[in-house]
Amino acid sequence: MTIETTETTTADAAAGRPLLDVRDLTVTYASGAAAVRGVDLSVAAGQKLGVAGESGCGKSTLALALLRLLPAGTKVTGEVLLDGEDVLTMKWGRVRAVRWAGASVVFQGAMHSLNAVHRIGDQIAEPILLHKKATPAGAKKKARELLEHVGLPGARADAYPHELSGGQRQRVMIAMALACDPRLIIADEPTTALDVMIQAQILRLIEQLVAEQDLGLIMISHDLAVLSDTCDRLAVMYAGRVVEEGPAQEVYERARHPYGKALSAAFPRIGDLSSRFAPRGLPGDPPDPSALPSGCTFHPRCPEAIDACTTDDQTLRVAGPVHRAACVHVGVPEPSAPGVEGAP
Ligand SMILES: Nc1ncnc2c1ncn2[C@@H]1O[C@H](COP(=O)(O)OP(=O)(O)OP(=O)(O)O)[C@@H](O)[C@H]1O
Repeated sequence: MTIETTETTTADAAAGRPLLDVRDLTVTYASGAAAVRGVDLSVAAGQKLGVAGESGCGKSTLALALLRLLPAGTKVTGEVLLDGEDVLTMKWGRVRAVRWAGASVVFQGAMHSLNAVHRIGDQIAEPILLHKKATPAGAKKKARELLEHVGLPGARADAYPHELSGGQRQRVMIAMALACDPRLIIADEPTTALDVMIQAQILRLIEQLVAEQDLGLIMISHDLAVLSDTCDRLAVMYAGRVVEEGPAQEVYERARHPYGKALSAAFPRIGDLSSRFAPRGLPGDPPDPSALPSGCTFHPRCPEAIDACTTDDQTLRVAGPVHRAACVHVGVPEPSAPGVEGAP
């Protein structure tokens, strides 16, 4: 099951392909933890895909797998087609080029990602020197321009990370991610450590940059409310699988998978004071990815579980025109899905 794209660049449209096309991605750590299992998704230029799920459901592993940033010994199968090229099989030299110029990552916690002993201008200039073959003066100039582009004075290039606030550091991370003009940005919990006001500013900045530069965006968060406010589409992950996907507002407001419903109820509605004070938690924890339950991996925690859930294959089923959910209670299986004929 692929998350449909709505927009493509001229080149992509001509080639009939999205910017990023992930097919059947499976990641198993050396420990045996099956952290990502059979994930399909796609992102077009100008499209913002949110990936939601509680801690441990495989979101960061998915992000790291897209750019082959996982530890040695991790088994990764499937395809990660970036502009039609499979990142998983390309040579390392090409992977290094793709990491900044094709797609770049904004990680959570900028203080840990920035080098404390180097000026931020030099840190932004580094990938430009490396990948753009710029002169040191040219790279420095571009670093200042990038800082201004993300709303910081160019003169802050001379500052060290500890001289900036958390929000300013996150802006630096975004400037750095943009340094080599990537086409796709992967933002892993980009606002988690920030207060609500600064979080909103950073989200608006990301939205503005995506629109201006026609970038593709994958934004990862546990917070469905934030994702639904920022993204066009949402994919909800549980125990390494996408269990629900569709238009962002629809998934947030009318989730069909019991896990999607629980995640949605766990966060207050933006602008809705009635639910603001009554978010509902979900009892229990996600399963250990080394010892997953049979059938639907959510069934041990699911308030709607029936006997069939212990053997269900978690096929995504039609929950709306462009909305899918992997639950036996939802609609009919995708006609193209293997082994689903005659399923409920
Ligand atoms: N290097 C690793 N070796 C073995 N298992 C790992 C490794 N990194 C993550 N895992 C396991 O893989 C599963 C998915 O972890 P991951 O960090 O991708 O989840 P997540 O949804 O991003 O969580 P969080 O929001 O807390 O970062 C977890 O069970 C985790 O313990």
